[in-house]
Amino acid sequence: MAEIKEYKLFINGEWRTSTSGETIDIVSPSTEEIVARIQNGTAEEALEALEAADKAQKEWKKLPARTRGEYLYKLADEIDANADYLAKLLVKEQGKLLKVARMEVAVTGSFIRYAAEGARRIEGDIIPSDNPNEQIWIQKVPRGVVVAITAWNFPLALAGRKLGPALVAGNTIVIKPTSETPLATLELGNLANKVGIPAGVINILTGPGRAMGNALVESPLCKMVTMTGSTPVGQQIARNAAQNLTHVQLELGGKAPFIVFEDADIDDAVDAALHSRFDNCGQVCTCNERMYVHENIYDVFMEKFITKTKALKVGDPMLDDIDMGPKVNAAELKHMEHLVEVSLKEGATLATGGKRPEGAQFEKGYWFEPTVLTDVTQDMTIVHEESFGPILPVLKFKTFDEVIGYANDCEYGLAAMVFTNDMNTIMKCNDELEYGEIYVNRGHGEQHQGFHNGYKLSGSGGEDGKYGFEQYMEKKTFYVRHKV
Ligand SMILES: NC(=O)C1=CN([C@@H]2O[C@H](COP(=O)(O)OP(=O)(O)OC[C@H]3O[C@@H](n4cnc5c(N)ncnc54)[C@H](OP(=O)(O)O)[C@@H]3O)[C@@H](O)[C@H]2O)C=CC1
Ligand SMILES: O=C(O)[C@@H](O)[C@@H]1OC[C@H](O)[C@H]1O
Repeated sequence: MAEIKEYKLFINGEWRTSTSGETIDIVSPSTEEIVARIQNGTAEEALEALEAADKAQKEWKKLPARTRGEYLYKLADEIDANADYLAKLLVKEQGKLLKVARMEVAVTGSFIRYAAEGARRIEGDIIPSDNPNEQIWIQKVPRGVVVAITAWNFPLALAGRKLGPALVAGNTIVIKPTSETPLATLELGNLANKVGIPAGVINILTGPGRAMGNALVESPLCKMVTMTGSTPVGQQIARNAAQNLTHVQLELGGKAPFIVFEDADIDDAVDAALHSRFDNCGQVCTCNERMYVHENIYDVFMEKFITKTKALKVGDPMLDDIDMGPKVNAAELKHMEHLVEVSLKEGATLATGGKRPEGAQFEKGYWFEPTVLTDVTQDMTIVHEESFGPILPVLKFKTFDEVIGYANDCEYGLAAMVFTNDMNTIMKCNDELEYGEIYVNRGHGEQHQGFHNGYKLSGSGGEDGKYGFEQYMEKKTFYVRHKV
């Protein structure tokens, strides 16, 4: 039995055992073995963390932004220096492929460095007044204490994506990682201390989202909530934050359409569709959740696509020749089985996959085969309910208007992917698709300098880039009149 590491709460630069006396087991999705234990923190400890962050913020905001940035560059360097350990921890807690975990660790440092680069780009305005001898100054100022709540699919990257801009802007932060995959995020506490980030600037709490999350979000000390996760929880957070009119930034669920027009480069589209669905076991918010293929190329496209799907290797995420690991937990696996069952009942055909893989190595763990459903109609559950897993429904279409109608027939509006070589079609898609992030002739995958922004029930506020950074600051306007 591997060693079970006990993690604590990270409050005001110190590791603390919760007064609750309760712990939560962290289970490996590959083996179902307990790999660590975390604290089941209390509402009182949430308040202590907020108070520590509030106290620290008074001094943190006085530092030049560039100095704050220098601390973050050092933190990013420490993340890189511990990449192997952090990556293996991500595999242990989330079941993602080691090669993907290594990318996640690299992306975490990259998110933080990108934010630090913004330290000398915090710009305000000086505007002439209508009044004589008067100027209008608009200054960007930090909000105060930021509460960051993260999901389990890229837990470390999501933490870096939020703490970077929050701290550069002069805020302090209380991070509440998901109880599913908190370990790599908790390690940031050690690295923060190592690089000398002042106590209280970064705090990391664990405990069930409802109890701990509510306590953090409902406090008047919390001046902003940035959350990545499901739409229902995001809506609950927005309701809880409303009592103090706290600024909320939400990155939520998605149901990305992947549209292959008749003139698409078929081989490119097949590869993009495959990776955009099955990478990270389909657990990416911008994943190809439903695919629409023009009827004239459907047979050729699907023959190639199914062949490549069947060739995907499911297995131990630590091995380099594996294409897909397990789902993160038993509930998610059950959700996969439920979606397949419902789809078949509603008339879909199982083209491949649809169940736990066979073999002794799959008896333990939350394994599910790469699954493709055909003979799917727009009214089916699988076309509208996010799977967030390796299940892909495929539909045919005839006309542009038909497929745009299908694509927009959705309560989500995060990402969409489009394959065509016709510029007119591209421009019409950009005009008519109701999505915050559209990928043309490539699969999903944001960049830091872009803007990760969900429409409809996919979120509010958006993050990344200059528009995401702006969310972490308030504006203060001065009307300055001088004597003649
Ligand atoms: N738009 C995007 O960028 C992304 C969106 N997602 C979406 O997230 C979902 C999967 O992630 P998952 O972690 O299961 O999402 P959840 O919504 O279940 O949880 C997200 C976070 O919210 C916390 N939480 C739960 N209830 C509350 C509450 N009442 N108040 C405050 N915090 C709370 C959870 O803590 P705990 O786990 O401890 O309960 C967790 O840290 C999918 O729907 C996916 O689409 C995922 C990644 C990226
Ligand atoms: O949140 C997601 O699922 C994506 O935004 C994912 O998170 C961090 C990675 O950089 C993104 O691909």
